[in-house]
Amino acid sequence: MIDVRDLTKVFATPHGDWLKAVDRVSFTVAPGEVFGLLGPNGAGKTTTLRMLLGLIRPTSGSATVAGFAAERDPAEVKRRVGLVSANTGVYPWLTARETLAYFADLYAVPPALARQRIAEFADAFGLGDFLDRRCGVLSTGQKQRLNLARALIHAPTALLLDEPTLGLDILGRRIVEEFLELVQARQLAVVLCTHHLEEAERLCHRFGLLNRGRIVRQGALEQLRAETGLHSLHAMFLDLVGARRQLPVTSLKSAAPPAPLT
Ligand SMILES: Nc1ncnc2c1ncn2[C@@H]1O[C@H](COP(=O)(O)OP(=O)(O)OP(=O)(O)O)[C@@H](O)[C@H]1O
Repeated sequence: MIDVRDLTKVFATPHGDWLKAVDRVSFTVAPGEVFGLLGPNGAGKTTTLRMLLGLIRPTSGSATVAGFAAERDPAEVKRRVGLVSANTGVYPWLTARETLAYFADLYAVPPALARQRIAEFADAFGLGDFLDRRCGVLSTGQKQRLNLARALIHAPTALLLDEPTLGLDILGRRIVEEFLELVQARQLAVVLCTHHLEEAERLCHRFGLLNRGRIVRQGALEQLRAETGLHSLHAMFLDLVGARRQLPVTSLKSAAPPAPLT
């Protein structure tokens, strides 16, 4: 169970003023539930996840995982949380198998149990073809499969997914979808941050729509549809940020045409 209450983070800016990156955000995620934390760039999604993991301290409010507060018991929280992010790196000189064994060891998983889980994940995530190849030579999709398996190596009860499908082709995205089915069957509480809104509609049970650090709408898709009168998350999003042009038309029109090639 994930429980976030009035979570707030204020950063000092280089100009000497303050930025409220996360502003009294509250939500809960039950075991087996996928909660979509969605918002435009800079809305505060990653900052929320970092506070949930105990990587940065909240200015106020609380975030707990399985009853452990991220601020007070960060080690207990990390033991119970798996993280997959778009920019999770790999150690290029370790093989996929060594990577999983290394992270199992970091989480103090007994070696025999780690070997058992690696064999299980090799099967579940189709790692068999490249389990003994160095990570440096793996494709983006293969690295992501490895990172998905890595996130489960310590049998967490909660998962934080920050843009897990960024840069993946349709097959890679399908693997992430299957991964989510698997973790739901295992009753993990999942927070998913993604800019792929159609994907979010398919995969999440409930949503928090975040803008400028605040959750402006929260609920299941049907509930959000009823509240907004809009059918898709895409339309709700445009409504949320104000569907104005993002680039000034005049500057585009007045730009000089490129010089002809001679
Ligand atoms: N360490 C920091 N110091 C100062 N400002 C920060 C820091 N981390 C994040 N911010 C600011 O907080 C705001 C929220 O950032 P955050 O990364 O949480 O957004 P996001 O919703 O994850 O965006 P994106 O979708 O682009 O990844 C942004 O304005 C960002 O510049």
